[in-house]
Amino acid sequence: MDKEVVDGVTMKRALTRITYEIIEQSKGTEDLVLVGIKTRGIYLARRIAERMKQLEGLTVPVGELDITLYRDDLHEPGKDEPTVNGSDIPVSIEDKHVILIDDVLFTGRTVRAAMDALMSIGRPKKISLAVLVDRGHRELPIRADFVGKNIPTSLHEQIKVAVEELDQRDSILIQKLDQPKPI
Ligand SMILES: O=P(O)(O)OC[C@H]1O[C@H](OP(=O)(O)OP(=O)(O)O)[C@H](O)[C@@H]1O
Ligand SMILES: O=c1cc[nH]c(=O)[nH]1
Repeated sequence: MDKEVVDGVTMKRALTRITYEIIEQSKGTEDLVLVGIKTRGIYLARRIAERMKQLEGLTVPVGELDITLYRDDLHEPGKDEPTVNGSDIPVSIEDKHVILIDDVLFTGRTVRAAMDALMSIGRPKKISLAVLVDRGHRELPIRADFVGKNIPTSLHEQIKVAVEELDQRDSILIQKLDQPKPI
């Protein structure tokens, strides 16, 4: 049974706040490139870009990274590592300020894979991270620069972000797991 912890209005407000924070903290936005991480990070990145346009008339390019969990049988069973399947970034990221955008930050392994992928494409002058939810339990020294909601969780829980584009509504839910999520 999923329990809603953040409703659609509050989620939209959090995205608007992140957008303002990005505008305020990015001295000059002409170098910005937003890169959403599949799946829902892509929709969040597009929304932040749209808000930038509405609020400040800014046009910021948006790219996508496709990262999925890959089970490497050489590793312990149940231990999945994120791997990059592809990217679609419509501009050069050389010397740009790239803001990675994802829905949930958990262990940090997805973000590490995303940073590796960006570095293999070019050399941004800076990489920042924006997430809608930071649920804790980091396994790597990674933190977000822009956070919509900090939601403390146990390993027996899963955060689910619903977005209108895919899920017909905006919402942040917590699902109880029978077993802690293998990470
Ligand atoms: O910090 P981490 O431990 O790497 O976890 C966070 C990642 O997990 C989720 O992706 P998921 O693999 O569930 O794919 P999805 O976004 O396509 O649902 C979420 O969207 C983040 O990308
Ligand atoms: O709780 C979690 C953990 C990883 N990814 C999610 O989307 N939710």
